[in-house]
Amino acid sequence: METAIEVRDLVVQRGARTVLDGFSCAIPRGTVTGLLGPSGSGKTTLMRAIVGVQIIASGTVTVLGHPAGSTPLRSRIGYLTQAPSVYADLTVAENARYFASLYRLDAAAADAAVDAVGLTAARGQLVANLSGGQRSRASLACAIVSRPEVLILDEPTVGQDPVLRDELWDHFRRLAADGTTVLVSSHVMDEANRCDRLLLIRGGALIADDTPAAVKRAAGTDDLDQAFLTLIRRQEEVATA
Ligand SMILES: Nc1ncnc2c1ncn2[C@@H]1O[C@H](COP(=O)(O)OP(=O)(O)OP(=O)(O)O)[C@@H](O)[C@H]1O
Repeated sequence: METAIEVRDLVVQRGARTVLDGFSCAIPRGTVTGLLGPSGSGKTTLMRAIVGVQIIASGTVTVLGHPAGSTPLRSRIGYLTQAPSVYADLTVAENARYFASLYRLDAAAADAAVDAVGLTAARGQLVANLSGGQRSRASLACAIVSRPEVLILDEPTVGQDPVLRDELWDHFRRLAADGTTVLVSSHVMDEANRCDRLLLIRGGALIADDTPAAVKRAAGTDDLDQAFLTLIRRQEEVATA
């Protein structure tokens, strides 16, 4: 399978901390890859490096054959941050249309993105008046409006109810089926089960890089929550041995 994102020996320092210390992974094109790990383990930092907005100390990050952050990637990569990145004084539709216009796309493309994130009924509402979950979906609409080939989503389903979460995941799966490479961070294990592959990261190191089934098999359990705990404890034992 073709590689969309390749990270080699990545070292990132933030403040006095080495957050990623020689991190490597390869993410296949047209898949949904879940990025999982405890809070503070380096997930957002890795995503920022892939998008090209993180200063790196050493190593390489290559996206669709180009160095991360380079000009040819600008319209080919979408990024949803944890903080909503929409204009509060514009409506949902106006935000989506503004982002569409940056890519010379028309209103129909913007409206399709709004529909895809389940905000059709709220399209005329000011973002300032939306709930937290709706605001996050408005940001997601803006991230997907240009139909990027690589989509980096930092906890896109936080604050969403189970029905909406399910619909968003259906949408991610459809995007991947159409060839989009989706990297999504999450703390929710039933979401992890819907990924093609999982990257488990802890303390800036890669603990597992495999399919959900193989991760469970390696840990000797059918439960992904339990599998991650087992793999994390194994890593702790190795580290303290
Ligand atoms: N701007 C910053 N300056 C200094 N250190 C930072 C900065 N941002 C993050 N860090 C540190 O980098 C480490 C990794 O943070 P990161 O945000 O990548 O973790 P994460 O796995 O995404 O966490 P979460 O699941 O809570 O979002 C943490 O120890 C954090 O304190």
